[in-house]
Amino acid sequence: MSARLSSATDYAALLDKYDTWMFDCDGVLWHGDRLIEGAVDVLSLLRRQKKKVLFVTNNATKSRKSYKGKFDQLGVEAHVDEIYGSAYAAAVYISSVIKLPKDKKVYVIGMKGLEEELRDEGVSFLGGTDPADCTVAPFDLADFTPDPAVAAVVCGLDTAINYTKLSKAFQYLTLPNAAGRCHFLATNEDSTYPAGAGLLPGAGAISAPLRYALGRDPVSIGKPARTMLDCIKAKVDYDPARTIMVGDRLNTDILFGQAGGLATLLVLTGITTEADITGPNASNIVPDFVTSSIADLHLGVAGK
Ligand SMILES: O=C(O)[C@H](O)[C@H](O)COP(=O)(O)O
Ligand SMILES: [Mg+2]
Repeated sequence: MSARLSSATDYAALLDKYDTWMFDCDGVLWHGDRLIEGAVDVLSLLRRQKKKVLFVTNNATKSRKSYKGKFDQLGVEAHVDEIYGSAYAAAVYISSVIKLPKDKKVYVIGMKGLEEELRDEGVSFLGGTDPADCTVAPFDLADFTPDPAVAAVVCGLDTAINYTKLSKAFQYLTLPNAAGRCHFLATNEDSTYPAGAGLLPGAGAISAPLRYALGRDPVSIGKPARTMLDCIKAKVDYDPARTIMVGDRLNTDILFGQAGGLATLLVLTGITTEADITGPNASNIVPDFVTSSIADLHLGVAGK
């Protein structure tokens, strides 16, 4: 049963109990480029209280560096080593977990941020934002010459998705491949994306056509998978017993926190609604704490 936070004492106790605060981004800090009211004040409060603040997002459209640019533009203090995105986790997974040989390449369905992280990790890739792939022209298989070096396909949120990208990825994932089957990777599988003015199809909806056509699931790297936490552990010392994951989506953020042995705080400013956690159709994923918005944490100062 979740503890529904309400009093200043509740929030003060949370502020006292946890030293490291991991924040999901979309639906917790902002919707698109619109900050959630009170979010900045709470982040400043946590920093004044010498808390460790980390940002852990499944949004693979931006690299850690370009997220730093977004934080700066929004006037939110953040440092690159505090930012962990699924594009970064995917690049680390390809370079350090599957150890893709340097002479091999990745076919990318995704955007600039994913390409930047792959480049920073020394992973060769094609596709992505290449104008030749960003086309609505019909795809002619007879004209397609697959690059024999491709040994993995990675699929992230791609707002310029099209039939050419899906067809090339499908070809790479079904061609006989000298090094065994081509890896099928997803940066994350969120079904929807909480954009500024409402919901849009998420990264999971971008890889879904391939899953259906192939009858094969990708290895998903973002939350709730451990890979993201392993990337954080490699860079940040934190005590799981005194760490809390704050998120808006039960099957990514809350599961991620639970898998990592962290406390979990669900906020209702993003994907999850009251009906998802109470009543007859409530989810079986139960966060430790629930509150309306991270802005509520400010009440904790009064409660001290
Ligand atoms: O579709 C997606 O990729 C996700 O919905 C989105 O980017 C989630 O980002 P997060 O809530 O993990 O910051
Ligand atoms: Mg979110």
